[in-house]
Amino acid sequence: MAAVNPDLQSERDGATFDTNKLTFLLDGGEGMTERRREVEAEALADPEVTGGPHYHFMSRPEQYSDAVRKAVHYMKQAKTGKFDNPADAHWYRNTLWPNEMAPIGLHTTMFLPTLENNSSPEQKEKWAPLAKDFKIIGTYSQTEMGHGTNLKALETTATYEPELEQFILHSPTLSSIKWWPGGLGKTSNFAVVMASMIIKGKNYGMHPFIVQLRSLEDHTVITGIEVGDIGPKFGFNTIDNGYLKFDHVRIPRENLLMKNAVVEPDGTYVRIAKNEKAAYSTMIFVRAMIVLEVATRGLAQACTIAVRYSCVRRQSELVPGGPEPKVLDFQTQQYKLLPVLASCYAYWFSGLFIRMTYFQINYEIQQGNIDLLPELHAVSSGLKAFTSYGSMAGIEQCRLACGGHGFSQASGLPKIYTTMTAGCTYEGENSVLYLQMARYLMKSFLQAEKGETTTNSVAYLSKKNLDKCVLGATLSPDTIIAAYEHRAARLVRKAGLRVNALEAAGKPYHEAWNLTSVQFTKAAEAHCHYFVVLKFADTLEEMEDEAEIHNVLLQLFQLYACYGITNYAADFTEDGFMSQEQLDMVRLRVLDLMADIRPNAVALVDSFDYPDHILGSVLGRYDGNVYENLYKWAKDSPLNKTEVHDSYYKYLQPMITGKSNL
Ligand SMILES: CC(C)(COP(=O)(O)OP(=O)(O)OC[C@H]1O[C@@H](n2cnc3c(N)ncnc32)[C@H](O)[C@@H]1OP(=O)(O)O)[C@@H](O)C(=O)NCCC(=O)NCCSC(=O)CCCC(=O)O
Ligand SMILES: Cc1cc2nc3c(=O)[nH]c(=O)nc-3n(C[C@H](O)[C@H](O)[C@H](O)COP(=O)(O)OP(=O)(O)OC[C@H]3O[C@@H](n4cnc5c(N)ncnc54)[C@H](O)[C@@H]3O)c2cc1C
Repeated sequence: MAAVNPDLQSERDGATFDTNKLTFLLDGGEGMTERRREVEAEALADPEVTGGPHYHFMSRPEQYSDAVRKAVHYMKQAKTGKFDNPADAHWYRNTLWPNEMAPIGLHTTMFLPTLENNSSPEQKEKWAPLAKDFKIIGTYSQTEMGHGTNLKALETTATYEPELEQFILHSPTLSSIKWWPGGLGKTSNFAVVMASMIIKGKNYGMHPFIVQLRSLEDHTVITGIEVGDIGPKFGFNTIDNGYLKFDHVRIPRENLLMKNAVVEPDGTYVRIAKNEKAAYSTMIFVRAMIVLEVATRGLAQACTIAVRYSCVRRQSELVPGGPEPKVLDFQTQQYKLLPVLASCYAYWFSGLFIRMTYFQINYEIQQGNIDLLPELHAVSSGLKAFTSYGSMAGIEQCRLACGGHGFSQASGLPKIYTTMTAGCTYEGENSVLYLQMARYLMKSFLQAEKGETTTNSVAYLSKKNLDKCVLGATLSPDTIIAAYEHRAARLVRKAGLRVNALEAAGKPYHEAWNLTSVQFTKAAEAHCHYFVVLKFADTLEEMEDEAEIHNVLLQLFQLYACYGITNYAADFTEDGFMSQEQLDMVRLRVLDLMADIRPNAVALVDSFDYPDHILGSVLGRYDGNVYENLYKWAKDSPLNKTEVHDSYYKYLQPMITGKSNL
């Protein structure tokens, strides 16, 4: 291994804490880190994982094809049972497809979970083993060309025919063609299809059906079905997001997944689930996972690249006539990167929280207790929107902080960005999800107005909030939380009162809601911001005595919170809650905190513990040997395969010399 660039080494030597110990905290314990490293090391030693063609030098069809090669490698390994622990499988996939979408990604993240959570026991026994053993490969096919958000408007129909005990799947219009599902175009041979169920002329709404799309013998498409790839996208090159059209395709009655609703042979509809949104359960699961696995990890990788590079890159002068400093020593560079790094840690702890909460509440739901479902839906929707948006903006900030080289694919940043930013749209477009959270906030506001106690994430709405901010220079977590509580409570209340006032002035509720939805979106964002601050503070409080790590995390917590206050200063000050003096103090504390954190910046990104293979970045290499590897990267570019490119003979030569050699 090449020697580490002394400019990075000196950063590591100067850190005030043990990066390994922080990694343990982020992974959820030393044992988890060890296991993750074992899985990654095994994958990294396997030429099938690391030895394929260079991602950036392939065409899109080649990228897809190579991803399928890797999928087969993955499935063969999975069949041996070595990934029976879902965490192992997850780490292995992240190494196999670094910031790439696996063509079988939806199979594991949505198809199988839907089969497991939406099937009757008999159906689960039939389908889940087939899917687990990859005897069938499936996707989750819900969105249509005309509708992704409004699920009640899905047009694909599943009409029941009692005589033959069959459903007839049909795409009645152009806009009803299924559009977007990952792995649908070319890879999958099965799908869970969400369709409006019609029995004796009555529409019972969206239900899940398991449908075979392609032959298990030769992959030819089943009669009556048309399926294909939707073409190149902003990113997601390795996955075949697809379209799917049905022409009166018959499937047996038993292919309706019947955990939540049963259709009896004579067509009698029996609803079992207590909540009519039970069919939406897989979306909650994926939203809860996006927070840590998509938003936070994408941002952590971008921070790793930009912070390391900013300690290797030297430019300009800091001391007149002095040597060129590391660019991270410029205060403006710190201002670009360190608040983003702080937000990454903040999201990380919220991500761990919502993942754990999902499993706890889902367990309750599976036992029939659905009391906490609205809370889970609201929090997972809000956090998905808040963290994916913040991460998207943060990754772009990291790219800008890398100057010109940030624009090259060699930085790894465009690939991280395009993969992550899709998370702002899929699994519920972010504004739409904020409005779902807002609905919950409105209900909670009304409860609080009636003097009822609100609980869980909205407990603060029925508390008496402070009128004046007590934040002082020590920036104690309690005073910070109180400030964020006040801001969220005030914005929720203001929006809620406006809805009430518009209604009182004669507007119907839906109109009052639409006229308040910008305010409510900001209130939902403020609520999520509060929640993320709170979870960061909880993590600090629960930490066992690791003083050095506690110190640096406290600084990050304070930076995250203070930066948020300066960015949304009006929200904290306009009602007189926070004084101008306090705001000025917070602004200066941001600068001080950046200076405090600066010596640990590299150690803080090293703690994310990403192998170079996953980062896929010349700029963010662990050894910091950027320039020699940038040069090598350029030399490997396919355009440099020949001294004179073909296009010269085709186009330039005739123009320049007046003759052609072709
Ligand atoms: C926007 C809504 C929520 C609206 O739904 P609706 O039925 O029209 O709702 P409504 O009648 O207005 O009623 C709202 C009510 O339904 C509740 N609700 C909504 N969603 C859920 C849920 N998941 N669990 C539990 N409850 C839920 C809400 O809380 C409301 O309750 P309330 O009436 O206030 O008591 C819904 O249509 C929706 O979720 N749209 C987004 C669609 C989406 O997320 N699609 C994902 C497709 S798969 C994908 O993108 C995979 C990508 C993965 C990858 O590539 O890796
Ligand atoms: C990369 C990628 C992968 C995907 N994978 C899958 C998959 O595997 N399976 C699948 O089924 N789907 C998949 N999708 C589809 C995805 O879930 C939808 O695109 C997403 O839910 C957004 O819906 P839409 O496209 O209808 O957006 P639209 O709803 O058309 O959004 C357009 C604009 O309208 C606004 N808007 C819409 N409704 C409202 C409202 N009620 N209030 C206020 N504003 C509103 C939105 O905020 C947005 O600004 C994928 C999409 C992408 C981009």
